[in-house]
Amino acid sequence: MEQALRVCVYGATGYTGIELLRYLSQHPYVKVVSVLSRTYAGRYLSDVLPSFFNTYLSKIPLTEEPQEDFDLAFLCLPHEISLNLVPELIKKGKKVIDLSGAYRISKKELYPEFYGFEHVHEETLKLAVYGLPEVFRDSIKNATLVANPGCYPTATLLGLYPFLKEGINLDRVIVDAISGVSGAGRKTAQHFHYPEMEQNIMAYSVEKHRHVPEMEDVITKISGKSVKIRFTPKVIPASRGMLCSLYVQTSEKRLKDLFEETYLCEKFVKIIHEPPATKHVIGTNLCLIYPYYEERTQTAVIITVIDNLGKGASSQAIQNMNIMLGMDEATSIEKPALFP
Ligand SMILES: NC(=O)C1=CN([C@@H]2O[C@H](COP(=O)(O)OP(=O)(O)OC[C@H]3O[C@@H](n4cnc5c(N)ncnc54)[C@H](OP(=O)(O)O)[C@@H]3O)[C@@H](O)[C@H]2O)C=CC1
Ligand SMILES: CC(=O)N[C@@H](CCC(=O)OP(=O)(O)O)C(=O)O
Repeated sequence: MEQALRVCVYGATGYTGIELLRYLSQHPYVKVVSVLSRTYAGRYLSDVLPSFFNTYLSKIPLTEEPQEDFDLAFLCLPHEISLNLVPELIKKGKKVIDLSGAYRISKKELYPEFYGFEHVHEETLKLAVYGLPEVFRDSIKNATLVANPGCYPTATLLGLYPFLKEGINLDRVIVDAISGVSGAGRKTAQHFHYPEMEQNIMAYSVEKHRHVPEMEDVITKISGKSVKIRFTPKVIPASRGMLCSLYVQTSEKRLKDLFEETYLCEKFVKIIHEPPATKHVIGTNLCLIYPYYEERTQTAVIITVIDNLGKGASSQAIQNMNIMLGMDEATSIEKPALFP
């Protein structure tokens, strides 16, 4: 690449923004020109986040508005803020990767129930490409707007894709999921406060979660069929990491071959032969999948692990950017985990 791609990061000091900057700071073809924050505007990045002292971004000022022109924006913002900002940026000719959920579901009528707002930008919603590279790589190449998937949907859809690709019927899937606390973002809530969260395991949003329509919508896009997802999320006292157990009633027994074949050429989705652990994916763009068929109950048990801030958010966003710009999609995100 002759000229660096100029990038602006909105919501730069939230958890996904920080993780995004960690990867971008090492990206050979990208120049981060603006990092936006209302709370820390006027300060240098490394004064707010000393973890950036040893990068070229150390003395970049945090500002409320972009300071320089840019080619592509990452939005690490609340859904309702992305909702209105995305069309403004697209009108100005920018490419956008939105990490929020504002453009992930194609049916606008689902937004009031699951997001609490009317989706008032139907034309922009039609432009959005769902940013799960292993499934939608070809559409991502030409996208102006990528709706980066949610963390639970990433871990679930990658575990179901081998069945969907082969047209194997799945009427109903049970998804039992565990997330680290950073999945809830940097803002505090009483139940995530240390004395309540430490030594605790909490189920939440058992009756309704906005990731259910996201998963069901994408499954229909892939397979043309409708599948019901029974989803139960839980949060544990770990900073990051996500483990999803998927249960599928099926007579398809050749799971290992099916999964190996589906992901043979993928750099970031790997099939493993021992039950997975989140420690092997923290700080990476990896999704590890352990497929197992239990004869006794005729159940396919698929266990997936990702870093909610990695493949579940920021490194996946960079994978999408690399694809949009025709670069090697692994550029800057091919790191091993921080282990142990
Ligand atoms: N955490 C995760 O694991 C994942 C998160 N996501 C999604 O990514 C997005 C960002 O999440 P995350 O980084 O965790 O969230 P955080 O709460 O950590 O950060 C959000 C950032 O947005 C900025 N912000 C908040 N309110 C406003 C506002 N009204 N106007 C402008 N900026 C605002 C804040 O910065 P400031 O106030 O300084 O401007 C804040 O730093 C969300 O939509 C989330 O749903 C997606 C996948 C996984
Ligand atoms: C532990 C926790 O609270 N996790 C978040 C999911 C984070 C995510 O993927 O985010 P979005 O779909 O909001 O972008 C939640 O369940 O709401």
